[in-house]
Amino acid sequence: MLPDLTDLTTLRDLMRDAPCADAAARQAAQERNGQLTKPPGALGRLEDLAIWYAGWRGNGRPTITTPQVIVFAGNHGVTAQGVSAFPAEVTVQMVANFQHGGAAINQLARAAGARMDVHALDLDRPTADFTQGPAMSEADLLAALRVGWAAVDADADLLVVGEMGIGNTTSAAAICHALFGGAAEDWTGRGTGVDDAGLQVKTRVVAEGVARNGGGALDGLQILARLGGREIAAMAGAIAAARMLRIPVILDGFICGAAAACLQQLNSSALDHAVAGHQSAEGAHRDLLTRLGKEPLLALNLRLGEGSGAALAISILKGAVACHSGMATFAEAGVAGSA
Ligand SMILES: Cc1cc2ncn([C@H]3O[C@H](COP(=O)(O)O)[C@@H](O)[C@H]3O)c2cc1C
Ligand SMILES: O=C(O)c1cccnc1
Repeated sequence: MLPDLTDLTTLRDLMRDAPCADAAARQAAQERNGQLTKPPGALGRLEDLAIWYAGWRGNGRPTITTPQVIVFAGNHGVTAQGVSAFPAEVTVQMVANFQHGGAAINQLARAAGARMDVHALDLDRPTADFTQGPAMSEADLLAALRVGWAAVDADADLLVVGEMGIGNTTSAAAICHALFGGAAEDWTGRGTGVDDAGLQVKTRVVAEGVARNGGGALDGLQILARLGGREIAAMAGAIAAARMLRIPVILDGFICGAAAACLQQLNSSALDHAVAGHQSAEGAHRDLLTRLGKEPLLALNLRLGEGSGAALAISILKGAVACHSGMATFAEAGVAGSA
């Protein structure tokens, strides 16, 4: 059962003491892996993935039957600074598209055999422009975290979180800059495709936002409130809830990674139940993945968000677990082992 997320301190405490993978199930999976009808290590990373998944599910021979994709949407006041190639109305319009089944993520979730839910967070109440002050109050942050927290189906056996929010690559860049330092340009990319002049504006906005809000020793949740957005906070809430429920998570692109990084700041092992689905074409995603200690499963030059790259990676994880749990052992198949 998921405890109630009554305040931010509760989340900090829960993440500090987050449940771990089941060592016995992991061990059982490791042993089974060694007996399967293949040369040792021949399934490469699929073997590690299956063992990792088995540990988190507490089952040495698991299946994946009920993956869940959740798309969160939010609007960003910082769009007033001209940081996106698209107008802010696209956020609400794309939510309607998700609801009608017309977006890329609808197709990719269906292709992966996943259920998909959409949560629009206060779209008529954009966050504040973070060059002027904090994007959200702590109360707003908590409300958004709680939406993500409650959105996870306790019966899901795999979770993908995605987002829609025009302007949110600016917010994600500012979060990364605040968390990891470096220069604003290290973290700022073209998002939906801003031109060179747009990229300059965006980089200045990221620098200003962090200068205004990022000072002092802030923790991941304070940074998330000041520079994030409701959909980014909801993603963090869902990733945290999945940890409590021991539901493995596939991370999506740059924005999802920024949400996850805020949890990792609270506890360096907070993302042990997550793998990186892909490496986005947003330039800073590579560095972010390095900071998260995650090697992406795919690199297809996607720069969409919505959970698209992670949804594609569901099939990889399904393949890993299907081999692990469905293959015969050498003894069962009467196949001779190595000489
Ligand atoms: C039609 C359309 C569909 C999208 N689906 C995801 N995004 C992606 O683009 C946005 C981030 O880029 P930026 O920071 O440059 O605004 C987010 O909404 C993200 O999910 C989309 C963007 C558009 C235009
Ligand atoms: O990496 C992402 O998720 C991404 C990149 C560009 C635009 N939207 C999302």
